[in-house]
Amino acid sequence: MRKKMFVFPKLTLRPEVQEYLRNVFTNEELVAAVGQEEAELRFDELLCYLSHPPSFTCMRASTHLAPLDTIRERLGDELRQMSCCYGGDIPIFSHTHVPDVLLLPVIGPRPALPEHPEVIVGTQCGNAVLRGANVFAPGILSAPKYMKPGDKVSVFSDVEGKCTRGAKDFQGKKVFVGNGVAEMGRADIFCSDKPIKGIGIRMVEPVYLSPSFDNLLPSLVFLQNLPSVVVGHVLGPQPGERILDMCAAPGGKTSHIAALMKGQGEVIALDKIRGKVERICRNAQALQLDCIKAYCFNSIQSVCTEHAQKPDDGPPFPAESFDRVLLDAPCSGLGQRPNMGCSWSLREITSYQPLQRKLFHTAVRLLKRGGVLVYSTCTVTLAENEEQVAWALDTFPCLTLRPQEPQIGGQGMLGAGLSHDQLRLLQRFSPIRGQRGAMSDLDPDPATLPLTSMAEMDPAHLLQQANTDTIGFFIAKFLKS
Ligand SMILES: C[S@@+](CC[C@H](N)C(=O)[O-])C[C@H]1O[C@@H](n2cnc3c(N)ncnc32)[C@H](O)[C@@H]1O
Repeated sequence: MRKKMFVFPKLTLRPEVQEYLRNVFTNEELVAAVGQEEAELRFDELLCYLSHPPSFTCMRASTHLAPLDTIRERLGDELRQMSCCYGGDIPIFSHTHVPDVLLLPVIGPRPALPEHPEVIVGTQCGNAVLRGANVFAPGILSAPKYMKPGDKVSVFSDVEGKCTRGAKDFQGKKVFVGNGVAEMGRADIFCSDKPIKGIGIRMVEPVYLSPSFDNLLPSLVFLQNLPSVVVGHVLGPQPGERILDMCAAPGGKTSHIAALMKGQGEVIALDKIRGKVERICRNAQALQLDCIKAYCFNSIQSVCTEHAQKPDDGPPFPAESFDRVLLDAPCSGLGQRPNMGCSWSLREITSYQPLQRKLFHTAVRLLKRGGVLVYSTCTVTLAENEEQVAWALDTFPCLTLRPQEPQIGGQGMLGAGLSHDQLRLLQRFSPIRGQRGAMSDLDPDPATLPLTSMAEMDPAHLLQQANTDTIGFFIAKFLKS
């Protein structure tokens, strides 16, 4: 029996952010319940988990287009063609509580060693490599002086964002993410007049092995973290309803909502960034969902004033005109994995609470009485999660918390003055011990097991791992009376 292996340093934060978060995770209410030492341990462990990828890759299957088993078979066929580097068929698991999810194990950490000249990539690019991607040329910051196509290279992630583009070597803090083969030369990457695109390094020996999902069955599977898929089900959209997704790009949850409605009804997707709205439209098209209407609009201003003239059926909208509203809020994103370094200041990290509250006000106004509002974030702070729930219940007497289905994550975290009954109605995904159903130290970690033994493992056990070793995420569901 093995413990989760941590091979990367834990998530690096600015000292003031680290201190802020430590205080959040050792708050008085929590310490009174679990003790100072346990609270400190959990916080430390959280920072370790955050710098490593989750043990499963989650895909949402387009069950509005084909049965799950058919999609699973098609995916299996595609993966078999890539499986030479896996040393066996990659098992694909379904999820007993989420009917449109397929899970693939991430294999690692593997004993790869940096034996070749170094290529340095940006943090985002390094994170993508750890989730199965190849290195796309724009992500390359530094390459060996005479690098040419076909050269073997060792890829490192610039975790503190200090490497300058075009550097010939780099002495700053870097983390090895795997070995690969260059598909472009140094000059193609750094001396081109045109914007560069395409694969710069093809990964052949990544530290964490996961298939590259680039263009893999684009209408049948959508790469989406498990908690994000859970959000769509918790919202519970019904065919024929009118639903608002206030912060929608790139449209992962929008398209899920439309799929659950079987294309019947109306899903309005708003995002304030035009280029991102185009991505919502592209995703809707790829997934063959035509009940989605996407608009570039600031959601804070998306309620009509009484006499406002409306040119079409787009925003702003009359009050109480939606059956359900999803507020998947812009947030500090500290639950994202893997994440080895975050250079944000404390001011940036704490800037989201007021913005989320403004969006929340609009969400409540636009929701019909009897309608459902789901609030979610991909971060781990109290300020953006449980504190927002406490504030919302105080500010809007018409709102009550409702149970969530499915309930896969742990309950809400202590520290915002919510009662135990209220905390039980929340869903906090957090890969730390002490969360309900979280991994015990004695459980084998699927990521370190060979594929053959994984296929033979108890499915319930694997499911438990998949449910707990996720990104950090938070969901609250309200009913408006
Ligand atoms: C967490 S992401 C949404 C992810 C999306 N729900 C999905 O599942 O694919 C938050 C989004 O909110 C958008 N956003 C931030 N402030 C906004 C505002 N005032 N109005 C509309 N969109 C906003 C951002 O551009 C960003 O795309």
